[in-house]
Amino acid sequence: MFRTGPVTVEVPATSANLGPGFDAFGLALDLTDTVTAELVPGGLEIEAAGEGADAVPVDESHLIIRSMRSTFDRLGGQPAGLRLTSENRIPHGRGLGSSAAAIVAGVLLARALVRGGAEQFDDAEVLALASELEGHPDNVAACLLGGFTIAWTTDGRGRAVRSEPKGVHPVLFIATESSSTHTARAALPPSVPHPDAAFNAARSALLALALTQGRTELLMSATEDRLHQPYRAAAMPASSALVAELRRAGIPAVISGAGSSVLALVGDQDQVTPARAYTPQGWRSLALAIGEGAALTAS
Ligand SMILES: Nc1ncnc2c1ncn2[C@@H]1O[C@H](COP(=O)(O)OP(=O)(O)O)[C@@H](O)[C@H]1O
Ligand SMILES: N[C@@H](CCOP(=O)(O)O)C(=O)O
Repeated sequence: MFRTGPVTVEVPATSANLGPGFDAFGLALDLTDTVTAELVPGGLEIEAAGEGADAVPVDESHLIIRSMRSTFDRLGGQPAGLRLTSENRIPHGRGLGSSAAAIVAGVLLARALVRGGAEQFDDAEVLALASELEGHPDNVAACLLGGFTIAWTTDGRGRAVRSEPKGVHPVLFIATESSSTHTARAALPPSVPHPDAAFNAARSALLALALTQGRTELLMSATEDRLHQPYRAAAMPASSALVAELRRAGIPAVISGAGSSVLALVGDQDQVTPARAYTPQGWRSLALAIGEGAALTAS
């Protein structure tokens, strides 16, 4: 049933929400983790290097391993032994989709280690399982498909479409303090006022149009949000202050994912360097290209 491997996958960082598109919008970024898995006669070996390597567990609770286990279960059984190596470049707990990248890596690697895995478990199944493991589909959609994605859930299954953003140059401001997505989700109220829902419905539709048609002059209005950022602001004051400062300067900026990093969608390449001048002390900024979706690079 199994292939020994090794198999390797590149999985991109993602920025979710993009302001108004809470749990729906995602943007893949050209910053990737590289993860390799192979079957061994017995046991579990994990070797991690780079971002978060000292903090991740090296047992069955490791997120990539948990995602591989879930996938093997769907495909008919567990292998005798596993060896995993990862080169992590995506910072953890910074709103850059590191957990989504880990989950997508695990699902794709496990599928590739099963003979006929891709026939039994197609890409729609990968997205549905990865969304279930992550708890929301936006990051995993962008991680799998690349580009700008709109994700939704039907009958409990995550689904998504990809489109090509035009004329935007993402600049990431990576916070020094981490923020757990789980905690940031707990800060959200169970219901929101109807006018706020209407406010976001208009902005999210506008943002999809602005990104796909290259209407960068709409980005300031299109990135406004009342559904998640206001409720999370108190827990990440430095990030909220940076968003406000960038927006005062006319740069469309939002909290990346559940924070704590900030994403600016710069509409003019010449404005990338001036935007990076706003990087707070101790933070770092990266000007990144739009990313491609997860790809098996060796098998
Ligand atoms: N490459 C990885 N290997 C193992 N675990 C990972 C990896 N990337 C992320 N994780 C797990 O996901 C957690 C971060 O998830 P989360 O709080 O959702 O933040 P993020 O915004 O980075 O996705 C890390 O603390 C770690 O437990
Ligand atoms: N829609 C989610 C996105 C979380 O992204 P992450 O990169 O912080 O994991 C949310 O806002 O909770």
